[in-house]
Amino acid sequence: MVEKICSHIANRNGKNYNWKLSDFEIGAPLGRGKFGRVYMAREKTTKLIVAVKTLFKSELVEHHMQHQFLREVEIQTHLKHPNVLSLLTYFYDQKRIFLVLEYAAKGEVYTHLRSQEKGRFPEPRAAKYMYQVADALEYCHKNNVIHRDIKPENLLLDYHDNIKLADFGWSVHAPSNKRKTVCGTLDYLPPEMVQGKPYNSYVDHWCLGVLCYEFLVGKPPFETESQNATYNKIVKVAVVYPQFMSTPARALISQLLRYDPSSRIGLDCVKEHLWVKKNMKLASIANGVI
Ligand SMILES: Nc1ncnc2c1ncn2[C@@H]1O[C@H](COP(=O)(O)OP(=O)(O)OP(=O)(O)O)[C@@H](O)[C@H]1O
Repeated sequence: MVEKICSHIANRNGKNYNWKLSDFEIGAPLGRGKFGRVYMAREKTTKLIVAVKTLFKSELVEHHMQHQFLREVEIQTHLKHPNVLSLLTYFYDQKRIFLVLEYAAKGEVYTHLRSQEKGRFPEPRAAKYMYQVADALEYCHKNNVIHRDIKPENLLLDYHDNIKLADFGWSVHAPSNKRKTVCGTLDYLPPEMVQGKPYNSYVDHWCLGVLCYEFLVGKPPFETESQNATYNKIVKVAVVYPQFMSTPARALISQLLRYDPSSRIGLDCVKEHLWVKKNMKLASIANGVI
């Protein structure tokens, strides 16, 4: 399905087809972000479902977001991976910009996590997501893109419960130079970023550790009432593992949450990690149940 719509759109893009709103039937709203609304839509020729995000040019300009937005579009257009949300095409009229995105039927991982009875995922489900996020990030890093804003709100799920990494609003092309900008949610920020030091793609490895912890515990490891206290916990890497978390899961998280960026384990090692492999198997056995 996705391949069909991708190739149809890519084919027209290749022919410099000028997409317009009337090429789509616009359906139910899917959500609302800071700058736009997202609707379910159907491409009229193929009848396939996509998501259309509409943004007002004036709002982007008013908030000085046009450069960040263009970067997001530029980055996402070039990334093609099964666990990265595809930006299929875009077009605009006088007032609005329309992004045509791959449709993620099950919405945000965040919503699923919060709706769990205990507020956390069983280990097989967490491991499956960890594998897919690690795979998506490995691909991004190979293409010199650092995501910098990994969190459950930015992970969408398709109909088959597969991760679609979204929201490249904070991501950067990182050809060689290390950058020094603080952004993202404090809970997920690595020590080098909260301390305003230069950083590299290993920031995403740290976020993956925070993500795994939040999947398994229901809240991020450095969460506190105050920003100051969170800062202190982050720079001390003060992680408390609850009793119910298995030893191999702790091992994986502690290998990602390292103060020294270069001592965080590689994304290939995350995918090959014993805990991930064992639980991926369990997840596939329970396919459709979890
Ligand atoms: N491709 C998609 N498929 C299905 N639902 C989507 C898709 N893209 C976005 N949504 C839904 O629409 C909501 C708004 O998305 P949007 O990207 O505008 O904002 P956001 O990323 O949540 O917030 P922000 O504007 O702060 O980055 C999302 O929370 C999600 O639930």
